Amino acid sequence: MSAVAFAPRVDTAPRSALVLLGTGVVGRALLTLLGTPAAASLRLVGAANSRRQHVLPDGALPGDAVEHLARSHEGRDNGPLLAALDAAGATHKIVVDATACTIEAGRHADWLAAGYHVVTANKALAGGQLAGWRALQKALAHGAVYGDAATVGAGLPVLSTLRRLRQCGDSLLTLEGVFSGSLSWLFNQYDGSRPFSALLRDARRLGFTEPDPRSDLSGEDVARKLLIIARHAGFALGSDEVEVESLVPEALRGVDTQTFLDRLEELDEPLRARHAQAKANGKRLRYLARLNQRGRARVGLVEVDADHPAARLSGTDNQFALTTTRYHATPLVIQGPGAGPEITAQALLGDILAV
Ligand SMILES: NC(=O)C1=CN([C@@H]2O[C@H](COP(=O)(O)OP(=O)(O)OC[C@H]3O[C@@H](n4cnc5c(N)ncnc54)[C@H](OP(=O)(O)O)[C@@H]3O)[C@@H](O)[C@H]2O)C=CC1
Ligand SMILES: N[C@@H](CC=O)C(=O)O
Repeated sequence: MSAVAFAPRVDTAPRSALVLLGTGVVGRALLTLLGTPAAASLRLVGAANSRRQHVLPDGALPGDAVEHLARSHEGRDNGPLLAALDAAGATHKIVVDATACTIEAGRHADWLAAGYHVVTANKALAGGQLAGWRALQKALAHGAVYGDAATVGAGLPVLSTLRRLRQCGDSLLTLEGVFSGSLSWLFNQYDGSRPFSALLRDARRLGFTEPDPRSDLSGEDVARKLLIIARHAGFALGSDEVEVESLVPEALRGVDTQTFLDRLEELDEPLRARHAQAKANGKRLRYLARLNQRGRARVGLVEVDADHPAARLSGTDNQFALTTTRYHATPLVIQGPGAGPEITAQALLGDILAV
């Protein structure tokens, strides 16, 4: 692993002050990037996980935040973190959400309305209930910035491209592709030789899955990304308007996360059978998302031909094929790695610096 160059300490008022919610795989990767020269204009003033938080002393290094947090006795309350942002004297105050928590996502609109910028990897607001999306749009009228690049394609330039096309008067007609890094990785690898559950354990260890991998396997995470893109494109789709195929067996849907992880082998037989059927048909399995021109949305497992664009992906590749009024003969395709702590953290850092 290469050495990380730490940014020089900044003793004057920083251009941007940040608090970080979530110190899991993405949050920790961001803390590493905050210690590099690219982040020299930023000051981290506080950090939190689900159980505790800590307002960092002046001059604390981002890389030490997890240790400060581990020693902290402060329970969770966003008040002191926001107060630390106010006290930093920075030009910009930024809340970074690297959790998957629906409750924190539900606060984004209030923070924006109060003048805090929000940079998020958490998709639960923009990709959740339509009312939440509408509250977000209303809050954005106050002028604060919502950095959302990490919510789709782990930072691939999907939302920025869509905004640019719309600014030019172009409109999205249809959307199709592979929107999950973990499901892409799983089905790119799965050939029946290793149990699906073993591959899933690897995907989790590599930081590709959601905190509860059922969010990926149920299609919920893919549906959220589809909703985020569709809503950016002007389709006012409710979360109940996406047809979702879940790969989680009925018996594993209601159990707690640890029980699910203990019983992963129950995924193996149904997926082995689906794979064998696809193979007998000369096809490959891919988990696809589709939105048609009438706004009909579906995410699910599809048998595709070997020459289908999704059959030629590798690793955690995502693929977004956008057909628009001006890209209509062939779609505009955005493709590349779509999960992983480092690229997701970089998407967050890019949005922070863009503020
Ligand atoms: N992994 C990836 O490749 C990508 C992830 N994302 C998104 O990034 C987010 C984080 O994912 P990831 O890092 O993998 O998940 P992890 O499970 O590794 O980390 C989640 C972190 O959030 C913390 N947390 C949960 N609730 C709260 C809360 N209310 N306040 C403060 N912290 C809280 C957890 O605390 P504790 O440690 O106490 O459990 C944990 O530190 C998710 O929304 C995910 O969808 C987006 C793109 C790609
Ligand atoms: N769990 C997600 C991570 C990125 O959003 C995925 O697999 O795509």
